[in-house]
Amino acid sequence: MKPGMQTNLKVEMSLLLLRNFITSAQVAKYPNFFFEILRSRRHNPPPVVFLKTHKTGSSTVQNLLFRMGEKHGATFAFPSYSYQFSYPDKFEADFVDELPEGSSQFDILCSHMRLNMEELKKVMPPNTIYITILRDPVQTFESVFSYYTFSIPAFSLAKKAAETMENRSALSVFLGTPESFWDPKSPENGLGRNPMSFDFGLDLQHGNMAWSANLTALVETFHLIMIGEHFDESLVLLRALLKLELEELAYVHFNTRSAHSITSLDETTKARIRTWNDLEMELYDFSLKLFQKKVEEYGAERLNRDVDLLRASSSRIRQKCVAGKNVSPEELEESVRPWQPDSATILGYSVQGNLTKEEQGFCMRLVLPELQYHAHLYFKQYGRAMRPVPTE
Ligand SMILES: Nc1ncnc2c1ncn2[C@@H]1O[C@H](COP(=O)(O)OS(=O)(=O)O)[C@@H](OP(=O)(O)O)[C@H]1O
Repeated sequence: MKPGMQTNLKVEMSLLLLRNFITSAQVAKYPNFFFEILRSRRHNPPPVVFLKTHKTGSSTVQNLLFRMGEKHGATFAFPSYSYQFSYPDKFEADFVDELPEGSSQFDILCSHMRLNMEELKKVMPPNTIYITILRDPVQTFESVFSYYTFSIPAFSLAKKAAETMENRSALSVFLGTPESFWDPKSPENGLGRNPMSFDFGLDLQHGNMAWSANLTALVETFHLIMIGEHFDESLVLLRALLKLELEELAYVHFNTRSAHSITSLDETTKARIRTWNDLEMELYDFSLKLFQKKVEEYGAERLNRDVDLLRASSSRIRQKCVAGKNVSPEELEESVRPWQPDSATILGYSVQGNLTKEEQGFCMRLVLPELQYHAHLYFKQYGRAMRPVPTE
């Protein structure tokens, strides 16, 4: 689990904050050449909330928003403590750090939270654009299980049980009898079932008759729900919404796992994941239909053309910036090494060596993992390091 989610990670968190403070100084020494050019050409995008759902490709979108915000001198609504808004508690306006001196409003909020739309609206201006991303629930759940095996109690129990059995993965043991590992009252189990719906703040009680109505109303309050399986198409729609330049959509895939951390899924396992995450299927299917409607409105042919342009531009920028493919953490400097859970290996990127200092500023930000970039922007905005979650 990422730091900040659980109190027993607080010591680790303090060390990490210290390290990221150093990272921040490293990043700050590179001027942001491309950003300066673009800044002079462009008007500011509207305020944005990005509901950062877990294991959906959300860090890739967040990195893009971080770069966009930094370029435009946006004011970020950051959590008062750590990288997340008191997750897994439902979002409250009080979780947001103070408005920095000289700012009249918050422009971007994109740190992990459990959604509470009413409270969010207290923090953000009325013309805010609300976006999020969803991914196929089967792939999402497999990724959540792998990343959070040791921090979601229901998954850890299944892992322990699997150690006593031959040739059984923890995932298959869990899915065999999920209810036997599952305590619905434990908030730490929140992401262990219907994780995207949990992030949406939906009431996950089965038999809750208001589920569909709540879901429909909530989904329709978003200006765009991106779809992981149509990532580039989603970015084109995002570009139209936020009036972004093509170059601003360049990205690398964040938080990809090494091959040995991925469990391949047979049809029985996929069916079991769908059954366990049944509410999630409804959320995804409904959102996918809305997405397809937006594609039609945009024009399918026009979208395909723009996706081609985006891919060409993104690939050109990646070639310029990134040294080869994504690699395992031991090959990376600390400043660009992603957070590693105990249960999976998360890959990352190094920046090319033959760049000018200005280009390095741009390229470094393109590959900067969530925790490092979050700490850097926080430091830039407040002139102090991020605070760890207080101990009771
Ligand atoms: N552009 C793009 N398109 C499709 N998929 C992508 C993309 N970027 C990241 N990913 C995959 O998303 C998974 C990581 O999701 P998150 O960044 O949301 O994780 S986290 O909750 O912030 O830890 C992780 O999936 P898994 O490898 O299955 O775990 C990434 O590989």
